Amino acid sequence: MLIQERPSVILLAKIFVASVCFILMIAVLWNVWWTRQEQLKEASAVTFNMSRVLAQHAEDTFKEANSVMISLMEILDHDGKDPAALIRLERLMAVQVRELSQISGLVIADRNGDWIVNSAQLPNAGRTSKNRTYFAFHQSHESLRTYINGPTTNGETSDLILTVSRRINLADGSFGGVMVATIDLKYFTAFYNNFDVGKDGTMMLVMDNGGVLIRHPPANGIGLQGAGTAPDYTTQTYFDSGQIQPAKITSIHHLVDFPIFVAVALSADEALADWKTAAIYHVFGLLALTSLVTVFGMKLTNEIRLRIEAEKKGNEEKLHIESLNRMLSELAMRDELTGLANRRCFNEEILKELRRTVRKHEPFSLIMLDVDHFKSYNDTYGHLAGDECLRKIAAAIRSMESRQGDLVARYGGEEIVIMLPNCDRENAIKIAEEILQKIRLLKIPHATNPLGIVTVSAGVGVLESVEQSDSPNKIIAKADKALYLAKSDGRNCIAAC
Ligand SMILES: Nc1nc2c(ncn2[C@@H]2O[C@H](COP(=O)(O)OP(=O)(O)OP(=O)(O)O)[C@@H](O)[C@H]2O)c(=O)[nH]1
Repeated sequence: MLIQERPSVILLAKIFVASVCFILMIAVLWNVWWTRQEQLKEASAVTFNMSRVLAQHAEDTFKEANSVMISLMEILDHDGKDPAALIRLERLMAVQVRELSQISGLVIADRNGDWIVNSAQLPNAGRTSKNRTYFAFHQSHESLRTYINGPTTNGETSDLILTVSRRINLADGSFGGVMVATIDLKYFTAFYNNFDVGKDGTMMLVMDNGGVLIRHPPANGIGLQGAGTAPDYTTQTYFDSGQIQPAKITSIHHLVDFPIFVAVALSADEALADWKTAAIYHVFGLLALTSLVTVFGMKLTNEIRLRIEAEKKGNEEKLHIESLNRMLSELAMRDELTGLANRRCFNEEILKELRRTVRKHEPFSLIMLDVDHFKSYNDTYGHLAGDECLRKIAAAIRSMESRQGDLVARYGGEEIVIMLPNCDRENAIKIAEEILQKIRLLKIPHATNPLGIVTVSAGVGVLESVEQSDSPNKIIAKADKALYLAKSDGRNCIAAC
């Protein structure tokens, strides 16, 4: 039973090891996946916050420029364009530019584009805005809304600038010129330099029509078509959100009062760089751990298998020894020549049966047989023939062991006893007669026996009701006495006591 159950222990051990490996694998892979999601979420939050901050910054900058222009246009409208008023206005413009770091210049041009005042207080004669995009825009658009454009080059300093401009109308509503504030690109880039977008990330200020005002750093161009060919601000490129690659983390924020939005894009690869390194360590750790558990598990199952085999072998040896012992004890109880129970066995069994019978007050009979003239048989046919004769007689009598407790045993020499518990005198004599007849029917030749064949004499000893005081010797003595009588009676007959 134990041996049959043990293979399931090996199976359980294997299932346990496999489960540990599986759980480890799931736990580590889940952790790797979860940290990746967290890293991406964090990067998304960063781009979101950055785009909000940049949008707020741009909004404030353009609003400041716009409100400065509105107040200057009010003054121009109120004071008129006489030279003294224009000189005062120009001085005010210069102060504004000095005080406001985001504004690098202020210019008012007439309906032909010719400058009439400028914050740099340069001679206006010969200076014009008529070739500028913003001038053409206001000339052709009646709207008084603020127009932002760029990047373009400052005609005086060659610096890159964005222009914030408004149309000036004459009293009749016709085009009367433009007011423009320039914002140096450096103002934005100085602010954008506070943010780290990595090697491939970018921050962009884009007009709703797709025109890119600023892309920073200029060489980075995530989500920008043709970015690789325009590593500076001099070429106008167009933003196409459809070009944002899936591997980028992006956020877009629109300005509230201007048709402009901010786009921030970070490289997912860069955002996940630390995660990748950690993931590699985790996966290698997992492999090492599962290998260790597997090796340990294999050793464990192997150990269990060896123990089971050893135990199985031990059990087999035990069974073998037990069967040998049984065989030995059987041999110790058997007579070698006839195969019948021997004297020792008979002594043990008769004691047991008498004890059993005494409790029930049953009768007990014992038949003692002795081969007639056996000495002369031996003398005539030889000792080996005598042995064979005894074997034949024993085989014939053994069939008489019909009931539980009956026992045929070789008592000694050519004497055989038949123990018959719970058998009364009448039945015992009947059995003895049957035996004698059986042996006669064997017709073993015996020249010196008056009948010419081997015969036996039987003495039947009977205890009618077994008493506590009755011993084996008592009934053996009775049978022996009866046998003596049978022999005296001429042999080949039965006597009972
Ligand atoms: N062949 C053989 N002979 C045995 C064996 N055991 C006893 N004998 C012989 O049996 C003979 C018994 O002879 P006795 O006891 O003198 O009696 P008997 O010749 O049988 O004469 P009665 O018993 O008076 O008929 C002896 O000669 C024993 O040697 C045995 O195992 N094998």
